[in-house]
Amino acid sequence: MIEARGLAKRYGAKTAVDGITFDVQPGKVTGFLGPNGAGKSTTMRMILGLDRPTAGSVTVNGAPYANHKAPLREVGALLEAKAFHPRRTAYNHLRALAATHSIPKARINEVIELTGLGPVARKRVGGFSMGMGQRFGIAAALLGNPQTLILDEPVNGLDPEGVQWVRHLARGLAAEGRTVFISSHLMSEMALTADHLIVIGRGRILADAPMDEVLAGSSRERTLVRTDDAEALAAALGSGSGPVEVRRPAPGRLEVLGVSARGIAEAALSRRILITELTPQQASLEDAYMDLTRGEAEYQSLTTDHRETPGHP
Ligand SMILES: Nc1ncnc2c1ncn2[C@@H]1O[C@H](COP(=O)(O)OP(=O)(O)OP(=O)(O)O)[C@@H](O)[C@H]1O
Repeated sequence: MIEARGLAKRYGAKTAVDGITFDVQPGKVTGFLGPNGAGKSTTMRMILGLDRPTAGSVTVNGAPYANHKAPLREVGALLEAKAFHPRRTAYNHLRALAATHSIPKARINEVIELTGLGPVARKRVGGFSMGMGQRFGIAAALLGNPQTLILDEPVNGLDPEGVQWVRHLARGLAAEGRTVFISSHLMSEMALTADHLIVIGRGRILADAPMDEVLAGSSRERTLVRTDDAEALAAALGSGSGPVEVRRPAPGRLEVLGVSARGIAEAALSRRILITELTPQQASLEDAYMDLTRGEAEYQSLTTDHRETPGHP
């Protein structure tokens, strides 16, 4: 269990984390999402005692990280910035880590087996591919058989088999009653892995809810429309009441949010506008995330409303 209360971090004039309060519950995979620069890594670093909060507090399994006598047995972490000696072998690294916590040698072999590192365990980590490096980082995180796992972008650089492996691993650890806290930018993967989501933007919490609720929150229906008169249809829909949004991904095409397909057809019929395609879209985590974080990104591209639509060249 991770408990953050009014947790804040400022770097000079920059507020990276702005007084956030949340719990990460055991027995679940909790996804930690947010645009670049939202404060995810800073939050994870504070949980692990690597950054000192400017205000507030955070505990893991009931105590601040630094107060745990054997922290590797409490919390296992994979962080983006790794500090491994490149000339040491994976096995020797794990052995050195294990020695600091009186972890038996048998456990080293267990985590090597579990993470599929067997063939490279005696090789220097400096020569590892990105995927092997991730597997090695996860092996180190699991070494102390900790109750809580914190994984910052664990699927970064992994091939599809590796991505699936991390998903099964995370779900298996949660099923054993452990606390699993994972950050990722891969929405489709997060949708399959997490039970609960915490979404932050500019250092503040935008959502803290079960996956189902976050998906339901994006219940604004989304429909792709092709028409000979996009201009007129957009104007007709825009004049309706409610949270309607009409995007213009390409000439002759509209992406309509907040109106049913029938509502769009009726609006078109009443104005004698020809529709050549009307395709309702399934709510995805990516849609829900985009809705939640719109305007929250620190670095925004100018083309966010021009997303490619599969099957529509
Ligand atoms: N050591 C530092 N000194 C100054 N500013 C920092 C420092 N570390 C982070 N920041 C700033 O704090 C903000 C939050 O950064 P953080 O790395 O926590 O975001 P993030 O959500 O992990 O982003 P990403 O998805 O890009 O990894 C950013 O604006 C970043 O530039």
